[in-house]
Amino acid sequence: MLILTLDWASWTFAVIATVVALIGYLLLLYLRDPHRIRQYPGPFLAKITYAWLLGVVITRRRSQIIHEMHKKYGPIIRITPSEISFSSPEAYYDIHSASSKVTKSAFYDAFASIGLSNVFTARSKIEHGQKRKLLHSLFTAEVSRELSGHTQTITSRLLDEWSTRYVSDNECTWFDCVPWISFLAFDTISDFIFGESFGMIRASSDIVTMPKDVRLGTISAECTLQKISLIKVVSKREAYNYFVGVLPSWWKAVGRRVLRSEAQASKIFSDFVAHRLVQRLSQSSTEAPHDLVGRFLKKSTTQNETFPRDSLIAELITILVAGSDTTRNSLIAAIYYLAKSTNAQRSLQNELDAHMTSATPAIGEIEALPFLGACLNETLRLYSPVPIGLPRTVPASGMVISGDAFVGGTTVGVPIYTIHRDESVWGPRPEEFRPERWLDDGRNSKAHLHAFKPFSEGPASCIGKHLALMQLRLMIAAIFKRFDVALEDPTRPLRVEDWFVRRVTECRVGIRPR
Ligand code: HEM
Repeated sequence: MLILTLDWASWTFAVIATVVALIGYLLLLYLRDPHRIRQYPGPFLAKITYAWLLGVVITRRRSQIIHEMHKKYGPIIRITPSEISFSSPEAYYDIHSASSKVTKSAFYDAFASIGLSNVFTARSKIEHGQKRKLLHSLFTAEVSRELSGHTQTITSRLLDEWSTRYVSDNECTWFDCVPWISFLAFDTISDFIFGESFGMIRASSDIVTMPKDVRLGTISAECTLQKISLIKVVSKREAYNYFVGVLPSWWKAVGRRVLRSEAQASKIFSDFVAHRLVQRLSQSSTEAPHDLVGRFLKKSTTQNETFPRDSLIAELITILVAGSDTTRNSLIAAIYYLAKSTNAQRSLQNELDAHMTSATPAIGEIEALPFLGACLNETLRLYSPVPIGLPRTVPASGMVISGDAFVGGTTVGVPIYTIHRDESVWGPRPEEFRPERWLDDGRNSKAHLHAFKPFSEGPASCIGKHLALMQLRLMIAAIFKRFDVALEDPTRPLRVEDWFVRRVTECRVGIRPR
């Protein structure tokens, strides 16, 4: 009632008073400096409010902007009132090495699915270690090698589809390879997890069917079905998690309310995974299972361990996203860089021709090829699929990073995008795609590896690294052995959006059989 009766002058006064009080509160926080990081430079807004980083996230250019900030302000900068960003490989080591006592920050809470933590979101070192131990044997280099035949088959299916649709005797047919590589990545991860691809390449679509009402896997035969665009759902879920993750804790509830449609996507995706797991569990086979679910159950039975189904769903949700978003964007980036650099493409093809006995690569033929390895490393360096400073919390006892002491509770991170462009390591033109930098008679290789962290490092580094490297090697070799690839417009930069995983939005190419 009072609000309705206020006149114009009173309104103006109320607004000004609120703004002044807010600024005063922010300045007070800045001066109180509970994390004792006031001396570090950075944009002024970032020192007093989380809004600066939020604004940066909204531009979808976070990696580039933070990289520019490091160039402007130096190697240690403040990006929120409680978060410090470092740009040196030494800081990366201090934060992520096995002996470091940091824990994952509250950012990761947003990624928990169905209210349960998983290996990616577990913040306590003990809980994370337990989850990691449970999954470890399912992601070894040997397992990845054993599964390489499945990646081969699914990749060949994609290339057959491309041959039928886009190879003609006349003009080059330009097409956007982003949806196709996405189908490839999702079919491959589905085969890896559930023993069967989603069938996206065959259907040339990401539309999948699932029950409308899934209560964590308890579905009835007569339930109503719905069709969803899985890739859209996953993208929305990722946007939601990332955005809510960046918000300070007292704003997360507001973020969840504002991003309702994204939150709904997150729920649909969890239901979809639960449904697929139920379908998978209903199949019995006498053969040794090749998929993650089968191998996991076999391991649990052998070791007489029980694992709640909901916890398994929580792990699968993360693995499905972590194992598809990263590889698909890395592969699209590799296609783009190699299509743009015709010399690199030619050198790669010469190497493949000399070592491959058929059009379909076998992992044993290609896994040690130096130029292929160099192209893959250079792609992971330049593209940096997971680009941000992975946020970690300094333990209560405090710690020293890059020679400076930080108090408990401070959030710290080293942007992978930035260390992958450190001129003192990579030379004067780090933005150039130059696979040769990995071959230069090992001169810089130690320094390079010190500053090369696409899969992160330490106890929470990527569990899927071997799998991803196997898949990417096979996929790149298969594509470039079979086709010459060109860009429709070589002058156009790769279109990328920054989320937790950098996302390519378009990459138009043409192919010609070799
Ligand atoms: C090019 C491909 C990939 C890249 C660049 C990549 C990168 C990363 C990075 C940087 C992290 C650390 C994230 C953090 O600390 O916040 C990570 C963690 C993780 N990745 Fe990957 N990844 C890739 C592929 C995969 C694949 C294929 C899988 C599984 C099928 C996978 C599963 C995971 C999981 C489960 C974690 C969490 C590990 C933990 O916290 O212990 N990733 N990945």
